[in-house]
Amino acid sequence: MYTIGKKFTFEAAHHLEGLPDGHKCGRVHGHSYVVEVVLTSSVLTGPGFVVDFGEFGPLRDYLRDHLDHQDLNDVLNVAPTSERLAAHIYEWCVQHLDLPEQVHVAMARVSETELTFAEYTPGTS
Ligand SMILES: Nc1nc2c(c(=O)[nH]1)N=C([C@H](O)[C@H](O)COP(=O)(O)OP(=O)(O)OP(=O)(O)O)CN2
Ligand SMILES: [Zn+2]
Repeated sequence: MYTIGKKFTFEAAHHLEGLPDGHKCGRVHGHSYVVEVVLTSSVLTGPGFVVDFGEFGPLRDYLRDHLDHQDLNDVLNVAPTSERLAAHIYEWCVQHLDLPEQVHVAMARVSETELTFAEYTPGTS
């Protein structure tokens, strides 16, 4: 199996509900988000690609146009935790990246800081 991935960054604000009183993440604050999406395929095409890295272009545009410098609480219809943002980006890729049949979106990872991350991978059941 071959694996490729691409990283993207965007800046956004959010706050999280349901935390204990005084939790710092209950207040509106911002992150320099890092997003990584991974594609897999058992075969290579063209010059030896899973797909051209350029096929990630629509995701770059989506992040720039819809998430960058936004309040994620206003943009997403779920609480903007790293986990839910990873799932949101995974589903967006499945629905919008124009990938060959043999290429699968394997994982989306979101980092709010250099020290943390959340990943979403599709369930197997
Ligand atoms: N499982 C998750 N836990 C937390 C999330 C999350 O998305 N998933 N998010 C937050 C907040 O967004 C917070 O802004 C980030 O928290 P944290 O990394 O703990 O903050 P710091 O970088 O300031 O880390 P310190 O170690 O406290 O300096 C919270 N938890
Ligand atoms: Zn946060």
